Amino acid sequence: MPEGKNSCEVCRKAAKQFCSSCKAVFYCSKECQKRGWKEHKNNCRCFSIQVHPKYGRLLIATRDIKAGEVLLKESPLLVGPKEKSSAIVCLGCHRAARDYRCIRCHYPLCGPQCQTAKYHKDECEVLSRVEVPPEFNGASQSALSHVTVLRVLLTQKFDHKTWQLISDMQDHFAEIKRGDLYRYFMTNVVDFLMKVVHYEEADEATILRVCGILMTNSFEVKHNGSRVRGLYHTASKMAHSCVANTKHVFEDDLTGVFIATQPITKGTPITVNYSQVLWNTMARRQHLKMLKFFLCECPRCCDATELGTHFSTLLCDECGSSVVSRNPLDLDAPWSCSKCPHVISAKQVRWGDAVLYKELRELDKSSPRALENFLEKYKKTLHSQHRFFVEAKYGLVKLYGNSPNCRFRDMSRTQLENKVNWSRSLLDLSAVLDPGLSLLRGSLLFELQAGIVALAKHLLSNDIITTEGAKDYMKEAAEVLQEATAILNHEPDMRDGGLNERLSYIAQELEI
Ligand SMILES: C[S@@+](CC[C@H](N)C(=O)[O-])C[C@H]1O[C@@H](n2cnc3c(N)ncnc32)[C@H](O)[C@@H]1O
Repeated sequence: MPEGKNSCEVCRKAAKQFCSSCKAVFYCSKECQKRGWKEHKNNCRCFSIQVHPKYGRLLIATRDIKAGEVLLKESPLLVGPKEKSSAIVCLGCHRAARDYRCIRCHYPLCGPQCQTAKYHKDECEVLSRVEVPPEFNGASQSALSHVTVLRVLLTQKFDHKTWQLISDMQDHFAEIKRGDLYRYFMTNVVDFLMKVVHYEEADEATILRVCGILMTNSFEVKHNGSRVRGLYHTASKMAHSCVANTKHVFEDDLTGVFIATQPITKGTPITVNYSQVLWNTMARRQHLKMLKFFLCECPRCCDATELGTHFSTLLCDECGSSVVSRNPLDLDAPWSCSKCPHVISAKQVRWGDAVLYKELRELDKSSPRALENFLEKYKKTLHSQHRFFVEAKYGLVKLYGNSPNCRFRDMSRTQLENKVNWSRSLLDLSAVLDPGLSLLRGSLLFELQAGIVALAKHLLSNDIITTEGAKDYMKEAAEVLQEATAILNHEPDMRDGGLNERLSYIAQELEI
C-alpha cells in the first residue's frame, strides 16, 4: 500500500484512497475517482518502461504483483504470415489455405469471401504487380515471409501512427547486416519486394530494418487455427528470461493477454520467455543468438545443472556419474564428469545432441512403444531429467490414456504408474523452470489427475486396494483437477468448453 501524504489526482485535496489496480494514483473520494477514470485508464498500469544498460527498454513492476494478475491486454499493431511455415495461410483470415487464389494478385486465400478482407485489401494491389507468383505449396517455407514485411511497409502510407510505433521498435540492423541472416533476408524479402513485386516506396535499408523489427519483436499467435506472427507495442518491450514470470494467451480478436505466473516484486523486470522452456541451455542460447541477437546470461543459462534440474546433464561412459559443461556460457568449453577424470569435448557433445535430436524428431510420436524404447535405449547416456528424456516422458504422459493407440483400459499397471510418477517428477521440474501458473504446470496437473483416477480404478478392480483406499486416490485427483482447472481456465482453447470436453472424454474412457 502506498504511504505518506498524498493529494487527490482530481481536486488536489489530501487523499487516502488509491487506484486498486496500479496503486500509484490517489483520490479523496469515490466521486473524484470516477471523474478521473477517463484520463487515468490510459495510464493505469502496474509497470513502467525503463531502460536497462544491457537489455534496452524493458517493463519494470511499479508495485508488487500477484500470481494470476492480468498485467496487460493489448491489440496487435499488425499480424501476418510467419517468417517460415510449411502451412500456407489465407492472406484474408489466416486459416489454412488450399487451392483457391486471389483473382487479382493470385496469392493464397481460402475463398472469394476473403478477397476484400481487411488484412489483404492494401497489399493486394501491390502483390498483383508480381508477374509470376511464387509456388505456394508449402515446399518453400518462406514463400509468404515478404507479405508481413510488406504489410508493415504499407502502414507508412496508410496508417502513419502504426508505422511510427513499429519503426520505434528495436531492429538489430547492424547485427543483421553482418550476420548469417543478411543473405536470407536479401534473397527472400528485399530482392523479392524490390525486383519481383517492384515495390519502390522503400529502400533496401528500410526493408531490412523491418525484417529485423519483425524478427526481434514478433509474438507467435494462433489465429483461426493457424500460427501467424504479431507485433504488440507494449508487450514487445518485455525482456527475456529463461525462467519467465509471465505467460500470454491470445483472444479470438488477437488481443494479447499477459498474465503474471508468479508474484513479481515491485522494482523487478516483468519477463517473457522468447525461447522454449523445454529446450536445454545450448539450444536456447543458440536460438536466442540467431533470432533475437543476444546471448542470454540469466541464472539458468549460467548454471551447468540448469538450476539443479540436470536438464542438460549427460551420464559418464566410465562411471555413470553426471557430466556437465565446465562453462555453459562458452559453447566450446569441455564437459567433465563430477566423479572421475573423464572429459568429453564440446564438439562431441554437440554431435551427440544433434544425433539424438534427429532421432527423437523422427520417432513416431503417436506410438508409446517408440517413446518407451527411446527411454530404454538412452538410460545410460542421458540423465533422467535430460531435455530429451523429459520430452519423451512428457510425450508419453500425454499419450497414455489420450490416444487410440493407448487407451486406459489397455494400459499395464507399470504404464499407469509411469503416467502418475512422471507427471509428478515433471511437475517438480516445471516448479523450477516454468514456475507458478504456467501452462506446463496446468497441463501436467491435468494429466496427473487422469492418471491417478485410472491407476486407482486398475488397482481396485485387481483387488490391490480397497474401496476406502481408492477414495484417497480420488480425493487427491479432485484436488489436483481443481488446481489444473484454475490454471487452464486462462487458455482460450480450454475455457470455451475445451476443458469439459477433455474431462468428458476421460470419464468415458474410464467408464466413470
Ligand atoms: C523484443 S525486444 C525487447 C525490447 C528492447 N529491449 C527495446 O529496447 O526495444 C528484444 C531485444 O531486447 C534485448 N533483450 C531482451 N531481453 C534480454 C536479455 N535477457 N538479455 C539481453 N538482451 C535482452 C535484446 O536486444 C533483444 O533482441
